[in-house]
Amino acid sequence: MNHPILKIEHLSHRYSASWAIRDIYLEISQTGIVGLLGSNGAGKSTTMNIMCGVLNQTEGKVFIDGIDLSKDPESAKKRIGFLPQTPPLYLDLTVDEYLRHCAHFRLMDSAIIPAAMEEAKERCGIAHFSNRLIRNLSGGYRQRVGIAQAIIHRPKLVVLDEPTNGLDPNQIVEVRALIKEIAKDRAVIFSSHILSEVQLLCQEITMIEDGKIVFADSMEAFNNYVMPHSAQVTMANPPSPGEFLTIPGVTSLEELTETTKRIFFNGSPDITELIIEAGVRNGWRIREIHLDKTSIDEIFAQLSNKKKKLTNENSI
Ligand SMILES: Nc1ncnc2c1ncn2[C@@H]1O[C@H](COP(=O)(O)OP(=O)(O)OP(=O)(O)O)[C@@H](O)[C@H]1O
Repeated sequence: MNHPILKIEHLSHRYSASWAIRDIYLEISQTGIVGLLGSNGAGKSTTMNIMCGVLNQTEGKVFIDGIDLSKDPESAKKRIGFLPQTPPLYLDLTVDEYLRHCAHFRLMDSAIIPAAMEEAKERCGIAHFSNRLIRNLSGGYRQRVGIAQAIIHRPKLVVLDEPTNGLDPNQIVEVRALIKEIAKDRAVIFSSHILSEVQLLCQEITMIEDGKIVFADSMEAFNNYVMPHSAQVTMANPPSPGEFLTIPGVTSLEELTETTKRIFFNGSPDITELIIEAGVRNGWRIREIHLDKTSIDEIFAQLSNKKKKLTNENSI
């Protein structure tokens, strides 16, 4: 029988008096990248630490490839690679010494360790630093070593907790490319508080806020949900309001100034093109079109309210 690579059911965790996460469900069945998006303190690290067996949950279940993590942690953990928020690096070891140590720690058969080390180093672009002390690597390369230790035992699931945090812009680009590369033949779940990063990398998105899931679906569904529904148009020769309503998809109009109008539309992706066409045809002399983007805070607020509404409706 084919089990999901990761299945989390009804997961809740309480640190002393307060709940950090409540009733989290998550399922990953295929290779590729899932993004766990949430602001600081939302509960991402808590969820990841539990799914990797580093923290024992207060309630709920975690299955890795069908294995109950709390019943058979040894077998389950062989199938997971984990890069915690603070990479567990030993700065006074060389890259090779460290990866060998990690391979033994993962209970790998000694005979296959040398080949596995070469493969992990190759994939992470650190083969030329085999004998360098980790202390003497840049932040970006240290992160690559952290990712190499997470894949050395060829796990089906790799969990990366904010892997681009604290890196400079070039290093961020490189680490993102590496995440894409390692997700070609395994499932990767990574956490981030940056929406654009999740949009760039992931096929699936799970959003967590105040310890609860507020959205979980494909990236495509999410992008449709947050697609702009209004735009500001500035023209030297604006038409009467009625003329705008003849553009397909435009539903209403707000007068901002004499020359700038906000138009509301039904989320059509080619709205800019339609406005420009109409403008050129009718001589509106368009100077600027600005799509109103929703900020991540607004999206979280909308989704949290929606979730609350749904919960209220369900409980009636
Ligand atoms: N060891 C702990 N003891 C008590 N409370 C904790 C502990 N670790 C986390 N928390 C609290 O649990 C909540 C969730 O924290 P968590 O670290 O999981 O969030 P996060 O989304 O990973 O945020 P960040 O990106 O800031 O790490 C927060 O309110 C945090 O203050």
